[in-house]
Amino acid sequence: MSKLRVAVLGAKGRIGSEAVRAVEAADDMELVAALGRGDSLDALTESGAQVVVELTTPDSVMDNLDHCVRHGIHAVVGTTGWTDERLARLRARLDASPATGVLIAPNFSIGAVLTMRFAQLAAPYFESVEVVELHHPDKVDAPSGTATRTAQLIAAARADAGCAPQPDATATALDGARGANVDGVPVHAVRLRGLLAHQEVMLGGEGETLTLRHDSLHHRSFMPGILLGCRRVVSTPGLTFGLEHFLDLG
Ligand SMILES: NC(=O)C1=CN([C@@H]2O[C@H](COP(=O)(O)OP(=O)(O)OC[C@H]3O[C@@H](n4cnc5c(N)ncnc54)[C@H](OP(=O)(O)O)[C@@H]3O)[C@@H](O)[C@H]2O)C=CC1
Ligand SMILES: O=C(O)C1=N[C@H](C(=O)O)C[C@H](O)C1
Repeated sequence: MSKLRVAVLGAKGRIGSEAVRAVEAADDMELVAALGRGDSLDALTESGAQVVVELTTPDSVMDNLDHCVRHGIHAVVGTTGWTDERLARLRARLDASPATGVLIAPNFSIGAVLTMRFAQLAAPYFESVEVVELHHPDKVDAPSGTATRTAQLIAAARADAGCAPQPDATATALDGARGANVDGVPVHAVRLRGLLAHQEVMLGGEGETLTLRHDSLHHRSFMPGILLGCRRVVSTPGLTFGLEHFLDLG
């Protein structure tokens, strides 16, 4: 069977360099291009890439995806910074290239995906819920894509269940003291040398609390999800948001 031809964008970055190693080590894949900032995207078509793994920066990702979709190259995207406007622009591009698939995964690690699912399940049963994400201090965006997505999923689950808004008697506060408000869920971002990528979802009810915590301790934690994404995206046209859609979570 022929190998899947995979290119990595952001190949010198923290996660991109790990993705290069993972693709090289995968028996069913061939690394055909490893590009950094300033490299010509023409290398993607010249190398015959079928899938691009996009791990760059929020300011680069849209142009890179425009190029991929225009050339019918599937994409697996870990880069953050997704807004409704950006997603709408990408969907419009995909409408014009209906055979092309794009997976955007706020987090590729199985533990983080499960934490999001458990948080969705638990959120309607507790009066209060807050998200704390903790990352290395070289991260350029806050809150993390994972925390934003987690809060959105929690808020949707609570709205579906008809939950009341969370109690919060705060009358005076320093800017930022209560975190960012994502659909009514407070999200707090910590940046600390020594950390990589961590998240806690804290839920509270009368006389009890539940804490869901996930820790990515190495960039290897994201690799099985990236490789799965590459294998699945080639037969999944259109936009898929979240790795959970490629997992059998029931
Ligand atoms: N979904 C997930 O599971 C994960 C997602 N991420 C996300 O992935 C992204 C990258 O994170 P991280 O590796 O830590 O960041 P880094 O800054 O270490 O890596 C980004 C790399 O992309 C390069 N780059 C920037 N623009 C372009 C471009 N146009 N073409 C090619 N390369 C480009 C940068 O080059 P230069 O340094 O010259 O700017 C840099 O080498 C972030 O958005 C992060 O949040 C990270 C981990 C897991
Ligand atoms: O920048 C990182 O490191 C990470 N970014 C992603 C995010 O913003 O959620 C995924 C993971 O948290 C690591």
